[in-house]
Parts: sequence; C-alpha cells; structure tokens
Amino acid sequence: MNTGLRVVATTYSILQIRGFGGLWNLSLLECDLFILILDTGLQFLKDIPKFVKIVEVGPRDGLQNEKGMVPTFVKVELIHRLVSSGLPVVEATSFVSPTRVPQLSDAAEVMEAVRNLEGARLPVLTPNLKGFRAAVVAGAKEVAVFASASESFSKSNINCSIEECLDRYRAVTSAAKELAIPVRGYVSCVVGCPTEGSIPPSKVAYVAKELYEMGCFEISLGDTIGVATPGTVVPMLEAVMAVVPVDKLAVHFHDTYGQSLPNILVSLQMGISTIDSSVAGLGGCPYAKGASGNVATEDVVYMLHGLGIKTNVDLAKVMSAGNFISNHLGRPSGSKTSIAFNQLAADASKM
Ligand SMILES: CC(C)(COP(=O)([O-])OP(=O)([O-])OC[C@H]1O[C@@H](n2cnc3c(N)ncnc32)[C@H](O)[C@@H]1OP(=O)([O-])[O-])[C@@H](O)C(=O)NCCC(=O)NCCSC(=O)C[C@@](C)(O)CC(=O)[O-]
Repeated sequence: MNTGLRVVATTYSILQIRGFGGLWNLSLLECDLFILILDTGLQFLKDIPKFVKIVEVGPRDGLQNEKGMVPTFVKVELIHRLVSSGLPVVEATSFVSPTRVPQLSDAAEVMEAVRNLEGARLPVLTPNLKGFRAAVVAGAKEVAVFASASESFSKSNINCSIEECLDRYRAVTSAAKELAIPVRGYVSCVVGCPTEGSIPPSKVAYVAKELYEMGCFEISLGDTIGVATPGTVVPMLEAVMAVVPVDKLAVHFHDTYGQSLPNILVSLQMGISTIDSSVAGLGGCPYAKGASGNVATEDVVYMLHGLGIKTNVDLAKVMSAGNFISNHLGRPSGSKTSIAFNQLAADASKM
C-alpha cells in the first residue's frame, strides 16, 4: 500500500514524518507500529475491534492458586488499584467451598469491603445457589458461573457432570434474573483437558450455547491449561461463533506455552472484543495440574494499544498494581511488559 508517507528527519528517539496533510513527530516505538500498521498490516488488521473490554481476573483466578494466604486487606487494596487504572471489570473473588479453595475463604469480607466501589463492575464466581445467595448477601451485583467442556474436569473442579452443572446453573440464572443480577458464563478446557487431552470444538459449542440460552450475558472461553495455539483456537471459535453471537464471547487464555498473545491476536481478527487477563500474569487453577498463570494484563494492554485499539486502561497504573501484588508475593511480575519498563526505570535511575 502506498501511503505517501515521507521520512523528513530523525533524531536519537524521534522520527519526523510528513503525510496525511501534516508533519508528525513520532517516538521510534510509535513509528515502528504506525508504519507496520499502515504499510503492511492494514490488510490483516483492518477488521479488528476499535475498542476492547478487558476483564481483569487477577484477584480471583490470579490469587486462587496461591499457597500462602494473602491477607484480605491486600486483596482489597489490589482491587482498588485495578479499578483506579480504568479496568471496566475486575473479578473480585469466589463464593466456593472454602475447603476446596482456602485462599478465597474471605470472599464475603472482600466483597463487603469493595461493594460500594465505583468505576468498575466487580463480578464474583458462584458454583451453585448456595454461593449465589452468599454473594448477594455480601453485596455482589454481578456473578459468574463456570462449566467445562471436559467431563473429567467438571468432575474434579466442581464435583458433578456437565449436565448436572448446567442444571445447577439454570437454578442460579433463574434466581439471578429475579434480582436483575447479570450472570457471566465460563467454559473451561475449550481446547485441551489435563486428563482427556484434546477437546472437540463441538463440545465447547454445546456448553457455550446452553449457558447462553439459560441467560448468561457473556460466555468466556477458557484455555484452562494454556495448551491452545492459533491453530486450535480458530476451529474452536468458528464452532462457538456458529451458535453464540461473537459480541457475546470473551477469550480467557493461560500462558503455559507462551501462546496467549498470538491466540488473542487471532481472536481479535475473528471479531472477539472481550479479553480476560490477570495482572502480573498471576493465576492457575487448583484443579488443573500444570496450568500456569493467565496472560498478563499489562502485556495485553501493551499489545492492544500498539494495535491502536482503545481500552480506557492506564498501563502505568496497571503496572503499579502488578508491582504491588508481586512485591507482596515476593516474586517478580509475570508480565514481560512490566519487567521491561521496570528495567528501563532502574537503568534510568542509575544515569
Ligand atoms: C462446587 C462445589 C461447592 C461442590 O461441592 P461438593 O464437594 O460437591 O460438595 P457439596 O455440594 O456436598 O458441599 C460440600 C461442602 O461445601 C459446602 N458448600 C457447597 N457449596 C458452597 C459454596 N458455594 N460456598 C461455600 N460452601 C459451599 C457445603 O455446605 C458442604 O459443607 P459441609 O456441610 O461439609 O460443611 C465445590 O466443588 C467447589 O467449591 N468447587 C470450586 C472449585 C473452584 O473454585 N475451582 C476454581 C475456579 S474454576 C477456574 O478457575 C476456571 C476458570 C473459571 O478460571 C476458567 C478457565 O481458566 O478455564
């Protein structure tokens, strides 16, 4: 494509470009991306969404697998920081059995502390009516139910078959409807299961359709053990998009094999505009052996902004939230973007 762009001058860090009726000063990074998008990328990127909603799952999916108990006040502070970064949805905690997920046994205290926080929706996981009722009492205004496309994962995660869990969730969605509480639906193991191996796209489509038809406003497709590649994501999304509208779908990738960003890119190209991610790449499921953290929110925001996609999220503030929780956990952030910026800042402070 001939854009008519001309490089006018360069300095160490700024490139001056004439084109589109003006003279533009771009940092080298902006320039690289700008030229990539304009000159080579347009044909591949022209249909990607202009705005992406990021669903932050760090306080729930991120922390649920942490061995050491994270104090309630740290969880509450993390939620505050994430909300103040502009994230529109921050999944706060889970109302599940405390013996199954001890880390989130303070769900009611966390919810009570953040229930009046403004600026973001704060959904919580509820595996049954008991959890739903407890969540409502604690002040939850949105909940999520979680099913699986794998029979064995359903059994190990929530101790029932896929059909039994769909029945439970019909009870939850109908109770939620009476209270006008929106319900999100998850489908786990959308590509692979720790015990069953590959999962056929038709099974994922079946569970997604059932959740959608019972009233879930959005279906999040979870690659629970992080085995997906763009090669397996495309047929899975094609099958699901045949039965659930694409604007009602979200993708939820764990980064076990480092495939999350390419998987997200291909999902964007297929029209997905809601992405789940976890600050500092925290995460893992206690019932999915080998599952690593979710894709890091910082890395997703960096990529989306680089693609020119709006998120309304302040990257610096998310990185600060990521540093806060990583410092608390006593280990480096799982976000490459955060590590790179922290290194730049450390180098700059030595100069
Ligand atoms: C589903 C159950 C509750 C079934 O629990 P169960 O083991 O079948 O037993 P039950 O229903 O007979 O209940 C056993 C005990 O739990 C209590 N109980 C029952 N329900 C609740 C509740 N809601 N909240 C608090 N307590 C509850 C119940 O009252 C009883 O207490 P007891 O009489 O022994 O004192 C259990 O298996 C459970 O809590 N599982 C949750 C597992 C979990 O949280 N997994 C991680 C989240 S899923 C995930 O991470 C994947 C996702 C969403 O991120 C997407 C992806 O990456 O794929």
